[in-house]
Amino acid sequence: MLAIETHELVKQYKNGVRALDNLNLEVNKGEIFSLLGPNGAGKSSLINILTTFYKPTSGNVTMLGKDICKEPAWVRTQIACVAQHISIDEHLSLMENMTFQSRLYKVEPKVAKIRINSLIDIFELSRYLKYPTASYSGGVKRRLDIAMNMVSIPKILFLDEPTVGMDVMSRKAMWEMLLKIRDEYGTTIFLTTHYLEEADRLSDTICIMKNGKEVAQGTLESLRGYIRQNMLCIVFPNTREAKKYKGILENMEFTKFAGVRGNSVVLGVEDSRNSFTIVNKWLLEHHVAFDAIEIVEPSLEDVFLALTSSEENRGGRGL
Ligand SMILES: Nc1ncnc2c1ncn2[C@@H]1O[C@H](COP(=O)(O)OP(=O)(O)OP(=O)(O)O)[C@@H](O)[C@H]1O
Repeated sequence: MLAIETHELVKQYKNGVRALDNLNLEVNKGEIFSLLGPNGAGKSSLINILTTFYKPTSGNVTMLGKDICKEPAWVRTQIACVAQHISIDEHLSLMENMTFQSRLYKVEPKVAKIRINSLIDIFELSRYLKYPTASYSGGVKRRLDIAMNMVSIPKILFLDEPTVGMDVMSRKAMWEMLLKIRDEYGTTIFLTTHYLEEADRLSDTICIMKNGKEVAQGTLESLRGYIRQNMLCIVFPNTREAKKYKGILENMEFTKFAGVRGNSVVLGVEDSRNSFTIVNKWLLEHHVAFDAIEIVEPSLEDVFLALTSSEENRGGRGL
């Protein structure tokens, strides 16, 4: 059974903005589903509908087999949502926060105790038990927030940018914790992120949105198929040089899209072998210092760029 299914979902605000425009998506039970999209794509509008804060203008949403507009109260008993704004009570200790949450959801005290200990373990929180919650770093507060929301063992956990503002180590630790939540509790995790590496590392399914529509949905492997050819990667001595030559390479006849990644310029091209020869010749003729040129497999970032950077590419057309 699907965890979430939307059919021709529309959200039009009173000011006329159509934030969701006939959106169709399917989230499988027990998977990590990542929603990607540029600012204004409609991600928050969608989460607000799925968590029953907003009503859709038209279309259907089925969650765990039920229509969320007909049974919003039931839906709320099956889900938990961790917003970007941290919701722990800093006047309470870690244990008090967890226990309070378990009482709110009427979890039987003996069951709650076992769950809380297991969550403290998964989220590696035991070493913080003796410190006041107000003294925790942002990353630890976020971990506690998610652990608290797991006390009711929701069937679906919504996470709005779960690692925003975290350092690299904390972000990687959070990824491990979310994978454990999926594997040990079978929880469906629906998250939004702007970090493509996060979606790449965590997701069973990725959906890329633009202008309120899904432009691609599937596994990372299947999304790579949206760019039906390999790409060119030209490595320069530094980022400044890469940025300088991106503009020129971007305007070459065969280039469909271009991006700078570190010291490199990555080009989506019509025919990677032919373009390789032309770009290599051009760089040599113009005495451009570059370290390497190679044909590479598209990454999630390349797919994202290709699908969201230009109007013509909407809906995968023109790729
Ligand atoms: N309450 C609202 N009233 C009117 N327009 C809104 C409202 N909320 C969002 N919008 C508009 O709807 C569109 C989609 O916004 P939304 O916040 O859903 O996108 P998003 O993908 O979450 O963006 P971001 O990544 O910046 O958070 C935007 O044009 C936004 O200005």
